[in-house]
Amino acid sequence: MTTDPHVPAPLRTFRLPTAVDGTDADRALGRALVAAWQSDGIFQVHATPAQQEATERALEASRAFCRRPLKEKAGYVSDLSYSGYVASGEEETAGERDGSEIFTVCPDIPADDPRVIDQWPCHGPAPWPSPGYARAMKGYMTAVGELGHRLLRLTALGLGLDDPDHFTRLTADGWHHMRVLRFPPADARSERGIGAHTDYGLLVIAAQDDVGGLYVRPPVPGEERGRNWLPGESMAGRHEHEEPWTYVTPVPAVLTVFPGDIMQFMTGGALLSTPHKVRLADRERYTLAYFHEPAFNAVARPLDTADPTEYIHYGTHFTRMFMRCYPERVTTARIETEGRLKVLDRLREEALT
Ligand SMILES: O=C(O)CCC(=O)C(=O)O
Ligand SMILES: [Fe+2]
Repeated sequence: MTTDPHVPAPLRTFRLPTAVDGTDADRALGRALVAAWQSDGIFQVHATPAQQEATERALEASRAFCRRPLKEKAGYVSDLSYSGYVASGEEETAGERDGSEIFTVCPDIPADDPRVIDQWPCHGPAPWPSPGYARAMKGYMTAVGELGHRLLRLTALGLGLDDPDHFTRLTADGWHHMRVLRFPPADARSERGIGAHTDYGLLVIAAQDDVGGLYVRPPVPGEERGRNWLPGESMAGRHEHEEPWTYVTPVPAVLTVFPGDIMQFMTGGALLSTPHKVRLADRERYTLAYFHEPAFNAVARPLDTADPTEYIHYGTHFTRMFMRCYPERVTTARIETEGRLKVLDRLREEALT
């Protein structure tokens, strides 16, 4: 047996309107989305034919890239941006090596952009393997980004907020990024794909091929959830071996959606950042994990407090999470040796005034 025995649970699946205007139907749909997250931690949306084509193109580009020699792939890294290649076994969750092979796509910012010249951490061009790969990934991110925008408006309505743009106000020029993943087949040594973790932003929108291996942890009444954004409360590795975990059965032409850390922070835990993990299967598996995020300089605040000390400066959160995740990477080394955290401190001060 290379996968856990599981009883597939059918997830709730929604069809989204092409525009979210704040009608009664939008509010009712928003409430249903919120209720699905609160009971299951995840839901599915039907992909349109255009979204499905963009998904297929991105997965195909990923398959072609992953077949190239390791030596070549390992060259696609950048010391300015966390975009680029991560070999299988290079990334760890809670101190244990993950099996995933990854190409991370962060905002692709030209070298002559003022932010790059001013040494903003994490800002720089993406080290694309080819123009075709860049086109496929950018096309996919545009398609799901537009979906993320509508989902955030529905979420605001579903939470009963008057302003449907409560979240999208933060996401103009959002720091949306993506992990393009390949999982090798399980072998005698390991079935570990990625250890239990939460992701960092507002929404996680994911596509998977037909192989399967993703598990999510639904909200559990009475269970304390860490605030992953605080140094002492990392969710990495938490609950890994304790039930309940729901197997996410691969379904053709759907995208799965769950909340990330910033959504948990802003809603005071009304929506929890969904823990998830990946087990390896008996075949290789390809997925796309897209993260819909606030702008680098956005400041997120909880819905229910006027306390000015309660905030997350998104760029600081992103930079800290990536430095924690990739302590050995050239990008982290350059932030440290050039004192770029001081630039981040300055940006945060400016964003707060
Ligand atoms: O492969 C998947 O289904 C999920 C991947 C994931 O959790 C991640 O890249 O953060
Ligand atoms: Fe994840």
